[in-house]
Amino acid sequence: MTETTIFTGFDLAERLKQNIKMRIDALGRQPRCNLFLDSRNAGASAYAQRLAGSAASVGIDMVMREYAGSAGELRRQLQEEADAVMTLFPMPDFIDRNEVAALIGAERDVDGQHPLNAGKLALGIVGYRAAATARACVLVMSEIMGSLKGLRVVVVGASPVVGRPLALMLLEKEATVTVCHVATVDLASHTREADVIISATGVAGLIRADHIREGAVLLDVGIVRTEKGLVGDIDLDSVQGKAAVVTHVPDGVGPVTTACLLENIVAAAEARS
Ligand SMILES: Nc1nc(=O)c2c([nH]1)NC[C@@H]1CN(c3ccc(C(=O)N[C@@H](CCC(=O)O)C(=O)O)cc3)C=[N+]21
Repeated sequence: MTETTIFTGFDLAERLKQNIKMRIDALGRQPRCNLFLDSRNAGASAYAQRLAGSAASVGIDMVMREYAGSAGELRRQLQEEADAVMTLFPMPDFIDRNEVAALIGAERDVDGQHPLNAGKLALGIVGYRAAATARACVLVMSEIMGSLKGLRVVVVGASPVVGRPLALMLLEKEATVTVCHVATVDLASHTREADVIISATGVAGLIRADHIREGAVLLDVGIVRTEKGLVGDIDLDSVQGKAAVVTHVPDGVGPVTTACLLENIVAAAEARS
């Protein structure tokens, strides 16, 4: 039996926000980010609400917009003046996400979705703008465990905003990384070997006690809206007493993700002034 610590991210997020405020003071003007979303999606609207609130608290002008209904109109929206442009998944299917990234440009990209930023991350070249959610996972892991060197980490999910960039960032930290995804055969045989499991699939309760080894650290980056409210990928009740640490949904990695995105917005504004 292991005593399980439930991790919440407010302290870490608050420290990041203090630093963001100082950088905005030094910048001497209000950074602006245009945020586009499909508010019918639960994950996207939860994130956008949090982003709007925390942006206001540090002095970032966050302009929230629904995606336009046609490609022509969306192209025009994406080119409106701003330091940063954030386009939340899911995106409308009438436009290609590579075209969206190209219209935004690497300098205004704050979620690591431009091929130049993604490519620099893949090659280990410094100075890239990386996906906020993936960055938040690395910060939370470092906060909990210190060095990640040599740790066996299993990432569940291979999305462009979490799984893929995260796997590359963990390699940079010298972890041994396994990426599992929808076609993985016998998920538990992989996750049971892990010191750390990060799950980002959006399948509620996917990870249970029989998926983990005693004393594992679990990061939950899933967001599912159920009749009981927002829940994550990890079945908290099941892993209690076996995991060493598990992040809570909501209020675990989420607040840190928001702070990381604000940090990326400030970096985009700094690079421009
Ligand atoms: N380009 C892009 N990048 C993303 O990173 C991205 C995306 N598209 N599309 C949507 C998903 C979803 N996502 C969330 C991030 C934080 C919270 C978050 O902060 N949640 C709060 C709870 C919010 C609430 O209670 O309403 C928490 O966990 O504490 C939620 C969802 C990022 N996504």
